[in-house]
Amino acid sequence: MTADYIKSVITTVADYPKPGIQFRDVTSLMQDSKAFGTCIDMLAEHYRHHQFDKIAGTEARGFIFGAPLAKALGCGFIPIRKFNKLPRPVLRQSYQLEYGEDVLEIHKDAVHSGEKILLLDDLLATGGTMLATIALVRQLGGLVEHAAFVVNLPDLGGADKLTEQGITCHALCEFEGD
Ligand SMILES: O=P(O)(O)OC[C@H]1O[C@H](OP(=O)(O)OP(=O)(O)O)[C@H](O)[C@@H]1O
Ligand SMILES: Nc1ncnc2[nH]cnc12
Repeated sequence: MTADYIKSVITTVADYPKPGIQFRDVTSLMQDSKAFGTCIDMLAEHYRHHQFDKIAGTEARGFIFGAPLAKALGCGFIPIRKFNKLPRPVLRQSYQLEYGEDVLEIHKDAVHSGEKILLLDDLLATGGTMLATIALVRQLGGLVEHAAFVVNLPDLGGADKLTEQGITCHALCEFEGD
């Protein structure tokens, strides 16, 4: 199975959630047992020779891809959640994205100083979500050098912003200029 197949099972929804946005909906990929499993296998293969202590996945779809990848790589999993969803003491970071703004939180005891953390989300657009996630993990002393995605939207510039932060990005497919 190739990146082209993964791309072909992602549905594009025009004007969602706001006029002018081409929403790349990965739920159609998740429904395809072959494509979903292959995404996890491809990501696991890519990071096979790396050593991570934990994967940090961002709510909501970062949980769906991040948890099975953590199992495959033998790592722990950290849920980075939206505002007021975590029950114990948190760090909080607000951020902008393609169609609005939001707040992310992490449990203060989720990362121990010096731990190597792989960041994971379904999609990279402006990079706002991932930059907020990086800020949270780094404030707790986590070492962050890699971020993985199923989809990158290069026109929105997120990958460039992550590169400026010293992050190497890996995405299984891209939607460009359409
Ligand atoms: O690179 P960015 O511009 O920050 O955009 C990427 C984020 O946008 C989507 O989530 P969304 O904020 O729609 O939240 P949801 O997962 O709760 O639906 C996607 O799952 C990423 O997390
Ligand atoms: N165009 C898009 N499609 C899906 N998720 C997104 N998050 C930010 N922009 C997005």
